[in-house]
Amino acid sequence: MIVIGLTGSIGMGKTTTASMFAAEGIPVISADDVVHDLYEGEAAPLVESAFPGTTVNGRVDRQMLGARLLADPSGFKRLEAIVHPLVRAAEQAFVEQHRRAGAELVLVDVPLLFESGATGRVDRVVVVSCDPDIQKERVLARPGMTADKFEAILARQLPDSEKRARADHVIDTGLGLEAAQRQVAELVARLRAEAQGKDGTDA
Ligand SMILES: CC(C)(COP(=O)(O)OP(=O)(O)OC[C@H]1O[C@@H](n2cnc3c(N)ncnc32)[C@H](O)[C@@H]1O)[C@@H](O)C(=O)NCCC(=O)NCCS
Ligand SMILES: Nc1ncnc2c1ncn2[C@@H]1O[C@H](COP(=O)(O)OP(=O)(O)OP(=O)(O)O)[C@@H](O)[C@H]1O
Repeated sequence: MIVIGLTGSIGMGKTTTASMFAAEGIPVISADDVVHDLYEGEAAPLVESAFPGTTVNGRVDRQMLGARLLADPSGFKRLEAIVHPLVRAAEQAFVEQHRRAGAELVLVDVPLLFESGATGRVDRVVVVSCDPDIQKERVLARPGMTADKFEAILARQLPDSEKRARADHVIDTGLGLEAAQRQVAELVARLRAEAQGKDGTDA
């Protein structure tokens, strides 16, 4: 089985591209979704004790937590120390479940794949990328997003140029949905063939 790690800076198109892999029949797990689920339960008491007042009825209020981090970005480190081990455990369980089920390919969508040292847990790194002006336009179009927030998040991420340089494959999301879909389909076909060869050799 080949474990694909999908990453890219904010607004580059991870979620959209991950769903294209899912549409090709590949099991997909998203670290952002795992975080959001954890905030609905398991992680809420831990976040409340580290960032008092950021949970409501036992759930993390992401807007409040985001505002707290914008005011004091040093908090990211503490938050990541709480969240990342839980995300890693969920991701590993997902990968093992599909390995046992005989999947050829699985995809983990991790925004901080490089930054959190997660590249060692995947076999291939796929980076989504586009022109920075398109990225900025996409992100600023989101409700509640400001230029300050965007800059604060970007500052915590490895620059796009470095991500591209370290990628095994780059998907250009600046050419429209159909073009991205074609790139995904081609890559999936190649990796499937490789996974079949690899499993054959392993057996
Ligand atoms: C700051 C929070 C509360 C904002 O929540 P919100 O719903 O507004 O954003 P969401 O979670 O959907 O993230 C949107 C994007 O922001 C970027 N981002 C999120 N967390 C981080 C981080 N710690 N460092 C850098 N970029 C980040 C990613 O590109 C992500 O895709 C939330 O992102 C969070 O709790 N982050 C810490 C956990 C984390 O590191 N998540 C990344 C995946 S493991
Ligand atoms: N190939 C594409 N062609 C056109 N638009 C795209 C493409 N990929 C993504 N987009 C658009 O870009 C925006 C951001 O995409 P998406 O939410 O997938 O990014 P993301 O990397 O997951 O963002 P974040 O880091 O905030 O989680 C969305 O409005 C989406 O529709």
